[in-house]
Amino acid sequence: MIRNYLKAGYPALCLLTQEPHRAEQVIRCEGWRFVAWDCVRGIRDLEGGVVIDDIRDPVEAIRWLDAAPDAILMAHNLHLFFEIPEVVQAIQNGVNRWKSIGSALLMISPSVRIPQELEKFFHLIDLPLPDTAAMLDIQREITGDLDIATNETTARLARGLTEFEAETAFAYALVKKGTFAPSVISDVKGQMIRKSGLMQFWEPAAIEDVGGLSALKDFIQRRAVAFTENGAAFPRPKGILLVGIPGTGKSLASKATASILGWPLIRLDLGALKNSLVGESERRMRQATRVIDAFGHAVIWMDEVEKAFAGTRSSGKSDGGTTAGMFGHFLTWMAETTASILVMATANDISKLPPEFMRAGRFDATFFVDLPCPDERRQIIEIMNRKWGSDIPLAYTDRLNGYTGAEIEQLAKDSLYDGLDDAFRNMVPLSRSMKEEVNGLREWARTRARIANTPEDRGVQRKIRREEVA
Ligand SMILES: Nc1ncnc2c1ncn2[C@@H]1O[C@H](COP(=O)(O)OP(=O)(O)OP(=O)(O)O)[C@@H](O)[C@H]1O
Repeated sequence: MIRNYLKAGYPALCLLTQEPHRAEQVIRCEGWRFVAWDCVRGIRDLEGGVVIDDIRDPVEAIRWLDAAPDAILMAHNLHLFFEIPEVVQAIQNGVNRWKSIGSALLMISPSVRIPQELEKFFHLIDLPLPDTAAMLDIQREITGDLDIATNETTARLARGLTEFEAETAFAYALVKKGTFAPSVISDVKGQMIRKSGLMQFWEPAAIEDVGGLSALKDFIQRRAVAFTENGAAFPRPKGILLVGIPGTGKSLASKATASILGWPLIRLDLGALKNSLVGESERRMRQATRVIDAFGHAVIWMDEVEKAFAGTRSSGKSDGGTTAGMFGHFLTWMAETTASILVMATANDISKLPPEFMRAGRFDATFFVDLPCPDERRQIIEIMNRKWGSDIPLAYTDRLNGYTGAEIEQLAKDSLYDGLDDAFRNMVPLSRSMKEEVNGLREWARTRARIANTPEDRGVQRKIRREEVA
């Protein structure tokens, strides 16, 4: 992968990775001399690992490259020296020279922290995590001469782990089970995802627990073909944006999408990302997308995206680059990833979403999740009675016009304490308490979004709602 960049003559590259040792092993390619520098060992030849120049000073190391044709200097942790003006200057002075002699500076860094003065010279590349074949190699290395078979299922399952994490997980599986048991790897992966602080495995919702929303369900079911063996001719769906008032089942539908596709569900916690420092949030977002890529397939669920992405410049509330960086990376990744992913993003307030997010082609569809129609309310009542053991009669379908799924659920719960009549009397639905907002959102959706709800009775439903909400 690095070869194309070197052939194209990029003189300064930044390889983002948490695995500097693996980077040294996998990044080499024919046609260049690869050397590595760090501030403790100086400059080493990667063939044989001998120190060829005892240069510890970063400025001297950078200048070493000026006189080294066809050399790639892999500089470890150079970003830690960017506070020194001479380091920045040496790179600025060197880039044209390196380009002319076919050399390049290849920074190995866990984070994107390039000073403004150098931004335009550096090109960022992610070091992909080990693939299935590499995972099998790791298994072979661990077993050595022992008579233990490698396990391809486990190797595939381990994708998303770094080499170090995979080694540890495989060794742990051997100690615990005597084989490369897939269950151990699943546990380790779950922990790893949680440890990242950004993502969590989430239990997919059963499709039977989602009342109505059949237009959305159909849409997803029809697109699922693109992810099958016969799906090569179809453009791969990338994501669906669900907009609507709170409690209408946007999150629930996102969770059920994982059941429809039979994929793991990963929740990406954008709030946790936002609190990071400038540069740090982009690094963590890159790390998250790299792990997702390595999973191969997953539904990525992101709640209330408008809150998370409301700091980009175009939203008028810039936070100095924190959000813009992670947002930009996320959108690029979404467009370019070759993994089978479907992003399910939910939003209550679309006016806060940056326009880049909404532009055509970004999401395969924007769905408006409206208040449930009579048929949907009937289904939701049945679901809630089953779930909570309540006894809301189906005759309540009409009385619950204007109530969201979440409100019908609350009614089911309250009725167990207060009796159905009292519980109903005490409940004020959002469509009444926030009438203007609900109407505004509907107005917005009329021309800009598809309707996620079950189409049955829509004419009637619209009429009733206008009367009630107007
Ligand atoms: N269509 C539905 N079918 C079944 N249950 C529903 C439906 N809509 C809402 N619910 C119930 O209400 C709960 C809350 O809904 P959910 O969190 O999915 O709404 P939301 O639209 O994502 O709300 P928010 O915008 O506040 O995140 C669900 O967990 C579910 O129990």
